[in-house]
Amino acid sequence: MAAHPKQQVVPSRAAIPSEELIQAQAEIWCLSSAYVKSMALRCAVKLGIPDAIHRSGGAATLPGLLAALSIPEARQPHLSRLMRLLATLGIFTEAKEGGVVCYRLTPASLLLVHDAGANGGACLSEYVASATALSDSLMAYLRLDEWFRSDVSASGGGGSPAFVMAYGMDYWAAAGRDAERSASFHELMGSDSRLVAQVVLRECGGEVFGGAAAMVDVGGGDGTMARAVKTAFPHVRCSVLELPHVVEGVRAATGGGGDDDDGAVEVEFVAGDMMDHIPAADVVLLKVRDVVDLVKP
Ligand SMILES: C[S@@+](CC[C@H](N)C(=O)[O-])C[C@H]1O[C@@H](n2cnc3c(N)ncnc32)[C@H](O)[C@@H]1O
Repeated sequence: MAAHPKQQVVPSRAAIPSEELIQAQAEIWCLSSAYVKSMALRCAVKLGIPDAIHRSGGAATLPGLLAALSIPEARQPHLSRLMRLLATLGIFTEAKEGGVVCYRLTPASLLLVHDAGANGGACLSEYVASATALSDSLMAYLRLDEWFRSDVSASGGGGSPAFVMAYGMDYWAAAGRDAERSASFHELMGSDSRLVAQVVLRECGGEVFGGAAAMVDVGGGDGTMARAVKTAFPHVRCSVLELPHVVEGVRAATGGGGDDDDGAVEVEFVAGDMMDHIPAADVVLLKVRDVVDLVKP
């Protein structure tokens, strides 16, 4: 005989202590307004706050920031609110030093500084400030519920599901039809790759690449990772497997075979689909955000 499911007790608000109810209300407000955090970060980048703090030696007071950013008087009282929010998010630190509030960079905001000497060229500001990346995500995620209600096969196959729902094609197909979108995406990913390359080479460079003769970066974008590996380990033959439109874009930008424009760092570009073929190599690198999305059902 089938067991009866346990009788469910429907939770009632009346049974929840007032303190918990108010806490729950705050959590809902925080979650539904969470975009304020990313907009505040974007605003700080667009105002140039990380660069301004960096230029003033890694620490700045509020009057110092107001002067450096040329904020009009009418808006000045609001900057401290923005800075306080970002300090609570760990983007800056806020502390009284010698009786005045002082803001300092954290490891997170150091990655938003444009000075290559400060962060080895791994500046993520363009990604944070990119209107295209923002509107692509917004357009897609605003309709996530619709995607759940829809038949995925009817809405276009692989790729980020929410993007497919909004645009009727996956991101890579959209990028293939729009050279500007594709170039801007790869520029943004390139800055991210500069950071990841530093960490990968520092943490496991010799162990992985020291004894390797060939490496292929699968879905390797504009070749930033491959070039970093080649620079650190010149004996490794480095290639990048990418979709044909990406390889075409790189070739057009470099005016040739896709190798570095000064010819010093030679990286071979192979046009193809990773689902069909991956060139043989001792090391296969896969730095993609959404491996699951890449794999077609
Ligand atoms: C998130 S991006 C990462 C790019 C690069 N690895 C980086 O981190 O800067 C994913 C890359 O995979 C490529 N890609 C997507 N589907 C692919 C496929 N089927 N075959 C080869 N490359 C693909 C895209 O063109 C894109 O450049």
